Amino acid sequence: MTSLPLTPLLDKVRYPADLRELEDRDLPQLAREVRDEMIDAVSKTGGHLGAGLGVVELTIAIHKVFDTPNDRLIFDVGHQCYPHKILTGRRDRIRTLRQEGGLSGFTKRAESLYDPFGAAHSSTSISAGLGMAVAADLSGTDRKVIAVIGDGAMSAGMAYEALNNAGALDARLIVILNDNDMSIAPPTGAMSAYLARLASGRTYMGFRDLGKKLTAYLGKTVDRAITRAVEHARGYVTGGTMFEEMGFYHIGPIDGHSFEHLLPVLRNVRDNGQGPVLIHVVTQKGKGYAPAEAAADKYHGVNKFDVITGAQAKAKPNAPSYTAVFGEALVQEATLDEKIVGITAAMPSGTGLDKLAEIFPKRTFDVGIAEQHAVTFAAGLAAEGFKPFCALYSTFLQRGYDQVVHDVAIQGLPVRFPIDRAGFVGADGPTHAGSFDTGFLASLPGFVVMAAADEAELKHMVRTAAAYDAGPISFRYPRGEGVGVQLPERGEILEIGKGRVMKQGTKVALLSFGTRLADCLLAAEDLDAAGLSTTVVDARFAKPLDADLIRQLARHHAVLVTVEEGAVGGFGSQVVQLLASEGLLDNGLKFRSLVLPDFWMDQAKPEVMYAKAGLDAAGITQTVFKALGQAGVGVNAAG
Ligand SMILES: Cc1ncc(C[n+]2csc(CCOP(=O)(O)OP(=O)(O)O)c2C)c(N)n1
Ligand SMILES: CC(=O)[C@@H](O)[C@H](O)COP(=O)(O)O
Ligand SMILES: [Mg+2]
Repeated sequence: MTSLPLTPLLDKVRYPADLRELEDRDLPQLAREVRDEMIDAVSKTGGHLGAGLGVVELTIAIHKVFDTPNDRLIFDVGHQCYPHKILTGRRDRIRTLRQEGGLSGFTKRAESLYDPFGAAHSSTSISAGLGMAVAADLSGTDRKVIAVIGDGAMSAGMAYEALNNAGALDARLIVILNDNDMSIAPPTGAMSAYLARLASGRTYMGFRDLGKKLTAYLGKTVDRAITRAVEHARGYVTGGTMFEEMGFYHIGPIDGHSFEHLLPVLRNVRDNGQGPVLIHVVTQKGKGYAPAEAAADKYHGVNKFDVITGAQAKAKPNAPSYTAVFGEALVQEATLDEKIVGITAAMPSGTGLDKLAEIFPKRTFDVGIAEQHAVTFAAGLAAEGFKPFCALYSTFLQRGYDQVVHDVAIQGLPVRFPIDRAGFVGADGPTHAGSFDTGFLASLPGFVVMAAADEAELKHMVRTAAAYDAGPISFRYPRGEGVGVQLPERGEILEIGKGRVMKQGTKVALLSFGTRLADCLLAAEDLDAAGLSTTVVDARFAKPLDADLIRQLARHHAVLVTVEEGAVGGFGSQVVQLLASEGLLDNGLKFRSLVLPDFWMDQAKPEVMYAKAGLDAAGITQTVFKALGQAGVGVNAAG
């Protein structure tokens, strides 16, 4: 058994009120103990490590200075909130982070009063904070609202929409820009370069001007400590910055690891001034843990690891991941077709597009956390005859939906959408589950919507998408490993709108869309063994449907079950629409549609989530037995 870190001071702090009892001089020790606690916890659970390590001092300083939870503290994305959880009554459960029944890996309203706003998708904090600041104003309270947003998150359009609005409303909102010069990958874009220039000091004001400016903003009561703090940090209140032009009072950059600098600035901002203020804080991702500080990704997201060496546990994979297969297949196609380009919204390694970037850097675009822009940027490329692969996670594509409709689909532009993380994603929970893409894409006229049943199918779909130029086309695939099928040398071009029969039976038809196919095949074994001869079909397409094949299934089977890892409104809904409109439900066919359940499923191991959703072999088999009014459990259904 490994021993827990020694944390005598932290042991006295359950809530921020306890922290506020400490002397300022105790805080560096508290920070060391919070770091040790967090490193130990994440070494056992895995999770987002680097971002939290970088905000330990900032989190402590905010709770020390502000009256949380009455004052509202919002973390953008929320992946950096582990120190906050440790300090806000959740330390006793910190080793359950991201586990089934445990703490969420993000801020979550249902979990704590100290999480006034839930997050996991980025760049929402300034908007939410502004809403809360205006609400405070309207309610006549003097509650403070603090939004902590990273430099990566600051690349999204929503952040600017909020800054723009806040400046105009002159609301009392405190934005803390946590600038660690990192997103998941190194940040890209002009804004990132601008922040780097600010942090390097080239636009700083002189000390005398600083004094004048602070007095002008904070009033005559301005604490001398604040001017000393920013001076010592080599940071000065900047003049004429973009943030000031937008109506914010801008302080910084200051050293986000120094309590001497953080506390006076926060106290002065708390007690003085009016209107929105932006404090630019410079931090280091992974701070205080050598392996994280040295890692290229600053240990953004890690598996369980050995605290001494930093070595992460890696189970030996049984098959390549879908992401890797996609990345390699895209490189293969791009090598043969120079019109192919790749687009990622700040997720080069997560989407596998880093492979394309290695070989074709000029044809690969990391646009930052900017999914809306990514989609319309791809549309522009497609309008000029290029073949853009706009590779997004299903959950993040949601943010670009109007762009998909208005800028791609209505104009019939051949943008290719590889959709990763389709379905359950395990530890990241409901905010990251890819639930809705089939529904929101298959309802769009002219869209081709595919799902890969295994990694070989994924290769076929990459090639099919590359070859298809008649309009938008998407293909979805899940997080994690493939099923271990033999991969073809190169993908084939699939016939649009044609499914494939995997196994022919006579009584029951299982019509699968995506990687639930493997469980359909297992369920079919059990059903066959129970005397229910079962057909299994891989639909491949939710749009256009293979209408002839579906008609055959409906006419020649007693039970037809659709199976997909997506919410209601997706593949099954397309199928039932076809059946209903052609009267194929009128003759006694028992039709059932298995989809994700109608609740937000918390994090757990994917197998557990499938079972809860009734989307594993057992759930499929049971659905058939129930439809036929029979009871029965098969071998594959037992688990
Ligand atoms: C809309 C959206 N797109 C992509 C992501 C994936 N993502 C999570 S954290 C992150 C990087 C955030 O960088 P930053 O805000 O600077 O925080 P840091 O990790 O550096 O502390 C990205 C791209 C997301 N959560 N939300
Ligand atoms: C916080 C966030 O949005 C990402 O870090 C996400 O957790 C990555 O997920 P994957 O591990 O599936 O790439
Ligand atoms: Mg960052």
